[in-house]
Amino acid sequence: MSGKRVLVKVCGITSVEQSQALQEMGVDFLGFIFHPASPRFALERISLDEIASIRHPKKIGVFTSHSAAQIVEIAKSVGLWGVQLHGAYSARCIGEIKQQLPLCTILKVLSIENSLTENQRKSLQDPGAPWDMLLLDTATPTLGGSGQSFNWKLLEGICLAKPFFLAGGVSLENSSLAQLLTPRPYALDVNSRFETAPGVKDLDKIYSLLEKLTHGENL
Ligand SMILES: O=C(O)c1ccccc1NCC(=O)[C@H](O)[C@H](O)COP(=O)(O)O
Repeated sequence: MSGKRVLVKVCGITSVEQSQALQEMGVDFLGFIFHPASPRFALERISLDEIASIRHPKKIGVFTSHSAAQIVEIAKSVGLWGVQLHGAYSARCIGEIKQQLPLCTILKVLSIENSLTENQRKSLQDPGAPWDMLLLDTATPTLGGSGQSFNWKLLEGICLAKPFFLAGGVSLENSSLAQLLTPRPYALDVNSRFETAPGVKDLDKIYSLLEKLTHGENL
């Protein structure tokens, strides 16, 4: 295979230098985690001003328990392209965010266990849902960054209403399979499988991923 690859989000970035290197490599989305309990909590290592200084056009903020007002404030101050919402964000809260950030892409996270719940099935197939895209991740007590994949076969035969990011244990080894899934992911979200330590990305490995997704296995 050679040509257009699936889009790639690198999540859990904690440095300006790594952001710049990833941008130069052609990474499509940069993820900054605003969950204080995460070992990749962005504000532990860089400031809002520094995140604002990163010129990448598609920065995504990851939120777990902030209010709509706090999310809007952070999104405006650092210039987020998207907000990724983990946990129980209501349709009303998402509506509030959308009203104040009409140009911002809202990604609703579905945390998937061993099977899909009835609500998750509905969310996957609902064209009228208030979010713009879904991010499908593995359910874990830490809410994300587990390095574990859910059973991707659960998605087979479901007609998804909106584009989705595939997250959870995406690695160099399973990435070719991931980009060819049906339904096809809009983007792959990579994180702990491409790190030398939490929040420190393995740039060589991410470069290999982009090469592999673009040119296939036979490099
Ligand atoms: O990565 C974290 O530490 C994290 C903590 C709390 C909420 C979300 C978090 N990450 C969000 C992501 O989008 C991750 O990229 C996603 O969970 C996949 O991570 P991994 O399984 O390590 O590839």
